[in-house]
Amino acid sequence: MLTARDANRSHGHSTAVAPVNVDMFLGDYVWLDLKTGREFVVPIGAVVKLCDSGQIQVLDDEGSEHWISPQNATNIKPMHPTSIHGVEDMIRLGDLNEAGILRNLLIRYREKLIYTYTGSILVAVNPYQVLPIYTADQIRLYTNKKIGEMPPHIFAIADNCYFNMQRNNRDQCCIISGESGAGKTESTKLILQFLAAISGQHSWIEQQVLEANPILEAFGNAKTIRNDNSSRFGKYIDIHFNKRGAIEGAKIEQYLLEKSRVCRQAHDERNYHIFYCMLKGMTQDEKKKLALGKATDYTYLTIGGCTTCDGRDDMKEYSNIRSAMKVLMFTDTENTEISKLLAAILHMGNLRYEARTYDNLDACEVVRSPHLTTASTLLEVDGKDLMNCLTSRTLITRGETVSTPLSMEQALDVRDAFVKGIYGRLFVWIVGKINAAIYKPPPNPSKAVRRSIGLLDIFGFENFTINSFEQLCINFANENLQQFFVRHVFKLEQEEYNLENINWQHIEFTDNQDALDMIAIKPMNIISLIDEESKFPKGTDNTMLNKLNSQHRLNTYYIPPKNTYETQFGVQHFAGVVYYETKGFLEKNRDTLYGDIIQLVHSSKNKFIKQIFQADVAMGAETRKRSPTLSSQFKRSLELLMRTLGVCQPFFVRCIKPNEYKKPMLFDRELCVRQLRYSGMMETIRIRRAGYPIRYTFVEFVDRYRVLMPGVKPAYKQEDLRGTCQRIAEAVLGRDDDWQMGKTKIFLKDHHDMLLEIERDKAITDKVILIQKVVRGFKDRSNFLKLRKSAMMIQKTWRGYQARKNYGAMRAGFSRLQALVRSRKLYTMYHVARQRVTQGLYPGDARLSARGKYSTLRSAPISRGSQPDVLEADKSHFPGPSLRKEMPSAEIRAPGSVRQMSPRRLETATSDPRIPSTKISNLEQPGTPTVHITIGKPVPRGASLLCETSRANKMDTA
Ligand SMILES: Nc1ncnc2c1ncn2[C@@H]1O[C@H](COP(=O)(O)OP(=O)(O)OP(=O)(O)O)[C@@H](O)[C@H]1O
Repeated sequence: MLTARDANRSHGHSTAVAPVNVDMFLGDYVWLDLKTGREFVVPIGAVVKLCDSGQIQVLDDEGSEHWISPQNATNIKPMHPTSIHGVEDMIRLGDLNEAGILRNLLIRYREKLIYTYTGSILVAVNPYQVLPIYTADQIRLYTNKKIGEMPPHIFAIADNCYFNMQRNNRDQCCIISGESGAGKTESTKLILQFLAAISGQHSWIEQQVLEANPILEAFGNAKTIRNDNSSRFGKYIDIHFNKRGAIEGAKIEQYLLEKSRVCRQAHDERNYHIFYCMLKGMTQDEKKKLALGKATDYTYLTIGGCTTCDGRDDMKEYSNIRSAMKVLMFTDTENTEISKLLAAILHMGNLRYEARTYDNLDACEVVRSPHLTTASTLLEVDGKDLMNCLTSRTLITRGETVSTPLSMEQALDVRDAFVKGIYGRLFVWIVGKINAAIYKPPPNPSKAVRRSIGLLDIFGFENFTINSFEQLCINFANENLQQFFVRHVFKLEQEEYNLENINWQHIEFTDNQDALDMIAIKPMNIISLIDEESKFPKGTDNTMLNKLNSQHRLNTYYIPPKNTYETQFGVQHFAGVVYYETKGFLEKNRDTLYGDIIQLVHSSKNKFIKQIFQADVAMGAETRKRSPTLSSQFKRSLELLMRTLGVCQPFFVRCIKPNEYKKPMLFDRELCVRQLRYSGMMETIRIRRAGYPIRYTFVEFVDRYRVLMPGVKPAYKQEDLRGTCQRIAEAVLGRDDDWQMGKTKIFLKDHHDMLLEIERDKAITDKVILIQKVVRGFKDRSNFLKLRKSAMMIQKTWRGYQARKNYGAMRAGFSRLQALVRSRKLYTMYHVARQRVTQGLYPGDARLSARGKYSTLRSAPISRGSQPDVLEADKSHFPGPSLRKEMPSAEIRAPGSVRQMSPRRLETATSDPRIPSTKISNLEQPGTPTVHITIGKPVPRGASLLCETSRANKMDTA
């Protein structure tokens, strides 16, 4: 998701090329242009690591650090936010250039996301490792989904092919292109796997269609330096479905098998798999019949210096091929015949030649060897005839037949041509045989109820150091496909724009029609000139080049040789300039066998070889002149293919090979840029972007973006959908920007979509925050209320309990106090009453009390005497004069203690254990001012002396 800052920065930078380093921040992503000047080097993504010291330090995608000085500030440019973490559909890339596309593929590749869309085109980067993304579960996940609903996947393309076919009742095709080793064949197989899985019942025919592959691969694939299982031919598999959508049959078309491989292989490459499989898989008995040995025994199998292939078990493959052949109805005889031809090829390759001179003419002889005999036996021709064919040639001049010897070089060429002729025709026959098994002609062609999905697995654009006739054919095919693509995209776009009343006049695109015209369409085109020269008896590669020059010199798509010595011409293809080396052009194009060879085949007793050479034999001696050239055959089959594709709804899969080492997780930037350029990907994206790549129906638009306009109701509640749509667009995008309203859809550019998405994101974020705020507030408030209620309940209960407990204690205390007070009162009353009874005293008698109250007790301050155990009291404190004279009894009272003494008895009156119980005597000391009380123990501080003076009172009152 974009951050606000990302979004802010993005607007200004989407196409900006400003040399900005002023506002570089740590962690910003930039494009670093190293300006190497190399053809396939594009700016690399980098992240700013340091930017405070005048210089900027960046770390690029490959992990290298660079210092950018202020003078080189133009080397870095800000990166669009869409390029930072990558997008699933590259149409959405803000930095829509090679660097942007490359980085997008790179960062996804590192996360093992090998598939990426460019609109409806799928880009597949070869992972070179088995990923767990092709399981039955994945098939289920991708079944019946719209493109874009699930992450990009080859299954999504297969699924759309299938359901589009069902829904629209239209044939579909899928064009899979890419370099050798990019993953075309794997992709084709995956699509087949998906289609077989979802089309239901696993029928016999379905099995046959799937089993065709191992046979085709055995005869048409080989180990090359670029791919251990490289298809050396192009193919178009048309899968037919019945009304119910079940596979009903298929038809395979093959293009341009690389026949030269049978005789020659580059270093570290092999011949076709079938040879090695056969030699490993056959029983000794079978091999003996064909006089076969080991792979290393055969020149044709060892030229590349490699007879095994890592990860391939030739023996096991052979049994797979044999069982596939059974499924596809190859008879045992046919199998034997095929093996015989293959063996004959190997034996012919082992023939040795010796140079000779006859009548001053260069000649040669085949050294007699078992190989020659075996070859002739296997081909069922006369050994001598075979030798003659391989060493001499018959010319018919003015009705006379003359035999001329062949030089050793020529003889080797003738042998190789024969061998290639056999293998090429065998391959065509095998494809025909497979088709015979899997192809069921429609029962009633006029009522074509069946539908088909075609898978085109074809070589991509090629540009090597030396390009020859094959590359011209391949690139011609790719020009055709590009034209088909451009047409398709534009036809569809224009149809839609017209339907929607959209003004589309200003959309420009690079049409490769002119280049195609020059190569193969207009009169005197390159292919026709080559053809003409091939048929011309005196035609040479040189005369052909001269004709090309004189005819096309002025054409902007043609690059003539710089001087008369140069033997190459260039063609400006849609994907770049390719120079073609003309040496060997005519021979390759003629692709014919000498009459002697055809004659030899004709003389053979082997029906099989005669069958595969049927067309040539029928033509007789005229073969060379009449047989169609390779380019014309190829052109015809391409035209047919284009016509087939033309009525289909197409899908495109562009396979990319990330490195030359067949290694996982290794991304060679330059290699990928080259492929992107050659696949026409840039052009493709440009075309898409020139129009209005983003389109929404009004319903979709309103429902998605109504959040940008407060108060807009959902689409189903709208009466004027178009108007609402327009109002939203005007408000967010502005009235004058380049977006358009169609009849049912709104058409937008990518940046509109991005702006809308950012605004939508912001609006939704605001709403989300609001909702969060309210919900959190509500949640917290109700939580608080709950807590408060609970706290109060606890407090209430606790306080109640506490108060009740206190009250009980207090009540008990008060009761005790009451009891005490009452008892004291009663006691006093009792005493008074008793005194009255015993002494006749009445309350009114005790008037001596200081405050008029009756009291028998008085306290007097005491002090310590000279001894610690002697207390002293001043008698002057005693009330009444008589009392001062005598004191009948006294009581020592510790603070707080209450103890009633019996009259006349002197003893300590305290409960304080510190004050011992003491009898006090010697109290009556008339005449002395103080009373001395000997206690016999130390007296605590604060103790007081109480004297009972009831007798004195009585005396007083008396
Ligand atoms: N989706 C994939 N998952 C795993 N490995 C793959 C995938 N696609 C390709 N490969 C690997 O890459 C190799 C080459 O792929 P493939 O044969 O499909 O290439 P190609 O484009 O058909 O090449 P050529 O044009 O030479 O036939 C395969 O053998 C396989 O090892």
